[in-house]
Amino acid sequence: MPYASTNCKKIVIAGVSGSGKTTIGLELAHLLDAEFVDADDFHSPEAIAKMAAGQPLEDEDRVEWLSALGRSLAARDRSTVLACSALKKSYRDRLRELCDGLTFVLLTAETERLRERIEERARGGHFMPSSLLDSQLETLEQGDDMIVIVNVGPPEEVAARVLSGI
Ligand SMILES: Nc1ncnc2c1ncn2[C@@H]1O[C@H](COP(=O)(O)OP(=O)(O)OP(=O)(O)O)[C@@H](O)[C@H]1O
Ligand SMILES: O=C(O)[C@H](O)[C@@H](O)[C@H](O)[C@H](O)CO
Repeated sequence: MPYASTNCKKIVIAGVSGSGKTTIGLELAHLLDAEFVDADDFHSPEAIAKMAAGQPLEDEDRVEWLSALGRSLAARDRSTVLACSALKKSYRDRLRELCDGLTFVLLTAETERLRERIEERARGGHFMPSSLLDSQLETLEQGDDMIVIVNVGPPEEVAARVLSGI
C-alpha cells in the first residue's frame, strides 16, 4: 500500500547537537505510539571517535550513515520518529530520496542554552564535546523544508507543540 494512504507517519527530528532531538523525539514517539530511532546509533565507531576527539564530521563521513538511515526508515511499517541532525538540505534530500513522505522538524534554542546543555550532558559521559557546537551551527542549513520548533520548556510540552505543528 502506498505510504500516503496509510496512517504510518515518519518524522525526522533534526537540529544541531544539544537541540534536544533525542529528548523531544522520545516524547513525540510516545505521543504517536511510534518507534523511536536515534541516528547516533548508526554512526560508525570511527565517526564517533572523530567527534569525541573534537573533529567535525565532513560530508564523506555522513554518506553511508545517511543511506543506512534512509533505508532503515523505508523498511519500517510502523510510525517512526528518527532523531537525526540532518544539518544540510542535501542530507535531508538524500533521506527523502530513500523514504517517501518524511516530515522534518527542526529543533532550535539559543546558542548559550545549547552549549550549557551539551556541557552538562558531557559531564555525564556523553562523547560529544561542546567545542563542536560552532561547527554544527555553521553547517546547519535551515530551510523552508522543515517546521521549526523552539525547544524551550518541559519536553512533553515541546513534543505537544511539535505534534500540533506537523
Ligand atoms: N526541553 C528541555 N528542557 C531541558 N533540558 C533539555 C530539553 N531538551 C533537551 N534537554 C537536555 O539537553 C541535553 C541535550 O539533549 P538531547 O541529548 O536530547 O539533544 P540531541 O539533539 O539529541 O543531541 P545530540 O545530537 O548531540 O545527541 C540533554 O541533557 C537533555 O536532557
Ligand atoms: O551530523 C552530525 O554532525 C552528527 O550527527 C552530530 O550531530 C552528532 O551525531 C551528535 O551531535 C552527537 O551528539
